[in-house]
Amino acid sequence: MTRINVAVAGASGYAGGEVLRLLLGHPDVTIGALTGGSNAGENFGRLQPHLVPLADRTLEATTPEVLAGHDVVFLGLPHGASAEVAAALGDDVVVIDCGADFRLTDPAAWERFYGSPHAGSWPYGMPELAAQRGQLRGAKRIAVPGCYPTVSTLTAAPAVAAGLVEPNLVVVAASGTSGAGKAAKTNLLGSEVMGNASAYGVGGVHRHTPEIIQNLNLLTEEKVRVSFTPLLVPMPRGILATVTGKLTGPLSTDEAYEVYSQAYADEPFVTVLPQGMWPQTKSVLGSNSVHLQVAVDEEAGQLIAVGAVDNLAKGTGGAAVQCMNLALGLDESAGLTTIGLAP
Ligand SMILES: NC(=O)C1=CN([C@@H]2O[C@H](COP(=O)(O)OP(=O)(O)OC[C@H]3O[C@@H](n4cnc5c(N)ncnc54)[C@H](OP(=O)(O)O)[C@@H]3O)[C@@H](O)[C@H]2O)C=CC1
Ligand SMILES: CC(=O)N[C@@H](CCC(=O)OP(=O)(O)O)C(=O)O
Repeated sequence: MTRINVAVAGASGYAGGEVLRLLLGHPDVTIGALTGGSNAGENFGRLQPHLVPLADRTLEATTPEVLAGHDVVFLGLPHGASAEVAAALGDDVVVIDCGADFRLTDPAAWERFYGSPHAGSWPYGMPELAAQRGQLRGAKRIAVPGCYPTVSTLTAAPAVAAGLVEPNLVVVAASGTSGAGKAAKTNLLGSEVMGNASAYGVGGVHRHTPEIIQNLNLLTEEKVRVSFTPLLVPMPRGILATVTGKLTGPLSTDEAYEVYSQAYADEPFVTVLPQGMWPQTKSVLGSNSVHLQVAVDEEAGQLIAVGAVDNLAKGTGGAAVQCMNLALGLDESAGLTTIGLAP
């Protein structure tokens, strides 16, 4: 088969680096241009030392000319930068955006949470959600989900779709620091993060809230409400999310478990763990998997589901590669693993 020539914009960042780590193990891909912003002109090996086969490359500027001539272009750029770059790429090129620019379908929700004009929406890169897989096959433009929306949506989806809970959910999710990107920020200094856990974006203001709601609204006729609270915890990668919802009727843990197991029985990257085992981030690090478990708290009348994901893998780079595979008609799992890195 002809090899697929791929460029990565934002190659010096965390998302771009993870896309490249996975593409280096992909059987059908040749890696073309690597572009960035402030580090353009730097030796790539110094920017991403773990990507040894690319050590002799140079990071180039992100321009239409440099990105031209590739079959697939991944964008790992800050919010707001993708639209302009994508507009300069031909309709025949597959563009896979790891940023948020094209995720939301509602312009009002975009403007409220991102404070800029809405660029539009593209097919949403979560094959496991509703009819998304069909829309991703052959797609030329794909918006990869955010990391919190990935784990929150997949953790909540079976309960919402089956009407096990009222459509009024509480999501609390703890993320590692790579979720915030590689650019220097004071609150991400080692001395601020080590030995510390903190909440941020509390009170319905985090920009992933409308994305989670948009996803879950695909699964029920009722209007979904989500109260989302993110936490920053001292680990480089991973998110652990808990989703809590009020039961709509009598339900046992066994019955809830059966609903979750059935919902994901055919999904290669979603594992409902054996009953009694609870997700932990270290089991999914480096893998494209989401691990899930569910329980019913009968006294409190609540269903609690817990999910773990690697924010850089299934939460971004892995999902992006999975989407590329679908768009190009390749094996959906090519270049991806379900085996985590532990301890
Ligand atoms: N980190 C994560 O867990 C996740 C990230 N994402 C999304 O992926 C995207 C990238 O995030 P992340 O990798 O974490 O961020 P980083 O800060 O780690 O990387 C940003 C990248 O974009 C480049 N860049 C910055 N500004 C410009 C510009 N004006 N023009 C061209 N290139 C530019 C940087 O280049 P240089 O080094 O040269 O400055 C760098 O390569 C974001 O949209 C983010 O929301 C999505 C899900 C999860
Ligand atoms: C820990 C941390 O700061 N996380 C980021 C989420 C990053 C991400 O996945 O989402 P986007 O692709 O939408 O940027 C945050 O809370 O903004």
